[in-house]
Amino acid sequence: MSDFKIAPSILAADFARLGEEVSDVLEAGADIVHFDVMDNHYVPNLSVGPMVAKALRDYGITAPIDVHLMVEPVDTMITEFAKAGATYITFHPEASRHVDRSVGLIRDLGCKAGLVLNPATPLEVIKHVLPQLDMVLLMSVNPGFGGQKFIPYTLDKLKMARVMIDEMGLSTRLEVDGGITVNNIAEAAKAGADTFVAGSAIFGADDYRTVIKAMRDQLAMV
Ligand SMILES: O=C(CO)[C@@H](O)[C@H](O)COP(=O)(O)O
Ligand SMILES: [Fe+2]
Repeated sequence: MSDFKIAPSILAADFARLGEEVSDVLEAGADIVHFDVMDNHYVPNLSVGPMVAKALRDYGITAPIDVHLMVEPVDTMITEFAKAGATYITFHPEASRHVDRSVGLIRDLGCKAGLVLNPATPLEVIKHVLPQLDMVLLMSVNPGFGGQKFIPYTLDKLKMARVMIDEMGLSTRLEVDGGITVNNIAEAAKAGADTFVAGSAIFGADDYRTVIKAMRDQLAMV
């Protein structure tokens, strides 16, 4: 049986009560906290920085924090998020002049490293560095906003990424991010994803436990 992980995106949480929201969603069965960082430069939106990740750690959140950097350049933020308690740090290859060096920096700081590919970015970009990655994150929407519609052609890309990871004999996690709901999570899993980011589908639901259970029920049928 696959080791599926559900990662609610804090972007859709109530920021006025973030500690409580994150704690509630973990208690409701989530595995990983997906922490979206936007700089109004790499993407046309602005969110939160390392001090908010640190505040979650200080609040008592011990679950893995999966920092999705949508910032350019990346290296300063990698250092700051590692200090703030990040578990995974992922970044977009377009946002670093020296991708291998930035990946190495994440690992040297004791975090797990990942690369994020936008829908139109070819998989070829990660090929050589794949053995150094703990996670590959495929965007199924264009980055910058929560609540967008899943782009169907990214399913084929997930399938290709799964083949690439398996053929190299790696245990790299394959995460999908954007527009994931109870209705399409199984399709993404069948295509090869094992880690599922969901923002609006989880935080927008009346009951977090019910929606996470519904997602797990879908995954159990894959
Ligand atoms: O990185 C991003 C958007 O840039 C995502 O993590 C979204 O925040 C996911 O939100 P939903 O599409 O699930 O609402
Ligand atoms: Fe994200």
